[in-house]
Amino acid sequence: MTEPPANPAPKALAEPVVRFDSVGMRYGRGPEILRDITFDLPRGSFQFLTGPSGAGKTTLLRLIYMARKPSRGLISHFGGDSASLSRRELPHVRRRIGMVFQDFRMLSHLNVFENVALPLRVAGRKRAEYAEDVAELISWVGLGDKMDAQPATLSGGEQQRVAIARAIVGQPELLVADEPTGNVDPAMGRRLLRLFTELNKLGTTVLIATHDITLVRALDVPILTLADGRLSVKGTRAA
Ligand SMILES: Nc1ncnc2c1ncn2[C@@H]1O[C@H](COP(=O)(O)OP(=O)(O)OP(=O)(O)O)[C@@H](O)[C@H]1O
Repeated sequence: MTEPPANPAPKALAEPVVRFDSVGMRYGRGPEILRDITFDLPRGSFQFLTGPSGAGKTTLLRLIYMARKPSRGLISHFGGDSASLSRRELPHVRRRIGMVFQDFRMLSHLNVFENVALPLRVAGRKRAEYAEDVAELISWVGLGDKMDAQPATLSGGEQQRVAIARAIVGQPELLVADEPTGNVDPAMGRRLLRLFTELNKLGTTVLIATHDITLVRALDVPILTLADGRLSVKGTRAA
């Protein structure tokens, strides 16, 4: 009889955070945007997603965030088949994912502090517990003097940083970001990348869709590339 491994990996740690199995996606009766996409996001990994404009990067991220359902194939999140999630279960699974949308999705009636703190409030945390950490994070992304500002008064780059802070404030298991440095200057881009790598060191799995080649070259991590509806993986920037 074969001996079991001395330290078997707990199932929850061994299974990928997200798994795509032969996934296809089309909008309505339109052409298939994604074709036979099969890949894993291993727990704790950091990967970039690149590809020409219109290749389907945002579509892929929407599927990961469960904002859309695939036209075919299977997607699992945290080891469970996503198609079988009930309407009640879906928000619970989504709360484990921090999402930075390309269009930011600020809540216009809340100020910067309240937008960033929202995931913690929704999770039932008390303001007194998180106020200091939230303020520190907002300062870290360079918006210390805008805590009370309404989203409509912010520039695109400032809104983007609020969206990033909101996505990471609860240390999600998975961070998915769509062009997170698209509206900021190079120095702020590097600062945000540091934020993502620090979060990754704390255990968050990170996937960043970007056109920013400087960003991609800054780290030696796998690069997923979408083209003609198909996904390919390059080992690292050196590959
Ligand atoms: N809601 C929608 N309904 C119909 N077609 C859509 C919808 N959203 C995206 N598409 C189409 O799907 C294709 C892929 O779009 P997607 O936004 O995923 O690409 P992308 O790689 O993120 O592009 P970009 O780099 O320009 O942001 C495009 O041809 C787009 O027109």
